[in-house]
Amino acid sequence: MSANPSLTVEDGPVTLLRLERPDVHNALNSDLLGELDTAVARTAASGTARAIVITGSGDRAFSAGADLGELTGLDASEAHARLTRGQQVLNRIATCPLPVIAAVNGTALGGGFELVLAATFPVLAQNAKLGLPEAGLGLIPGYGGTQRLVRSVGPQVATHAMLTGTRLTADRAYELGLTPVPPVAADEVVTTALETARDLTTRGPAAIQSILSAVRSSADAPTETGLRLESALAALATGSPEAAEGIAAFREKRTPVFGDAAQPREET
Ligand SMILES: CCCCCCCCCCCCC/C=C/C(=O)SCCNC(=O)CCNC(=O)[C@H](O)C(C)(C)COP(=O)(O)OP(=O)(O)OC[C@H]1O[C@@H](n2cnc3c(N)ncnc32)[C@H](O)[C@@H]1OP(=O)(O)O
Repeated sequence: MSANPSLTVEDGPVTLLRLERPDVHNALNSDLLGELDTAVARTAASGTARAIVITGSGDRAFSAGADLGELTGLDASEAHARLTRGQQVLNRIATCPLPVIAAVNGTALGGGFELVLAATFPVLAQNAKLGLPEAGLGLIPGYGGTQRLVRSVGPQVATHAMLTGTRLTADRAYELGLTPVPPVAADEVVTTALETARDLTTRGPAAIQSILSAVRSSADAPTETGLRLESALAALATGSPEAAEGIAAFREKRTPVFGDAAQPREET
């Protein structure tokens, strides 16, 4: 871990990860992405954490995207290697067996918006602005934005956003279905995200993991394939001790007590 961490981690059943580069609007440099990768991997494998919240430090930006200082002087092969590494970090978030909620405390541009798109879902501060301005820099989104934004809002809106660099307001993002909850006051975004995450920890951990897995597989697989995976996972859940406890608790009119977080299965 570097002497001056770019990421702080507050461990717990809901683990809070905070991007700590406020002087540059939490721009994502190699160190920060590496620390984020390590923290998500460790938390997912902890067996005790049940959800992750990611937010930015400061009250202006969630993240201003890739650190532009790292983009100069790269030859194509070095850029490709780094891009691939950056994509791998966001893919770890996108395939995490735990729910990952982005508490978007302000501007999320470029790789910062791509980080939001890699999360399970975001909670947006009212002042949040989301955009992919790369084309204006002669770049293109390189951390999954061309794929994930299209799947979230459809090709027309996504393409327009990437070609024009439009900054979506939080209300517009909510209209587009980029967030399941209405935007909240900036000073409530982390609290709201933590409360939402804590609610998820009261639900069956294996069931949560199976839902995440089934939904993610639906993004690329034919419906028939997704339905087969769903029925297999649903059958597993139905016969699980978790379901036995959940149904028993319902019948006995008490709060279910689910075991430790499900051990993450290796994503196939
Ligand atoms: C393990 C993986 C390693 C990967 C290594 C990377 C190599 C390959 C990467 C390829 C990545 C492809 C995918 C992603 C691409 C991108 O994300 S490109 C960047 C997109 N983002 C932007 O264009 C936003 C740029 N910033 C702004 O528009 C504005 O700063 C702002 C966010 C709207 C805020 O404006 P304002 O309040 O006026 O503040 P500023 O004065 O502009 O900024 C304050 C200081 O912060 C610095 N800064 C801001 N953004 C960045 C940034 N993205 N990178 C680096 N530094 C940034 C800004 O320069 C100011 O610094 P000082 O002048 O020194 O104060």
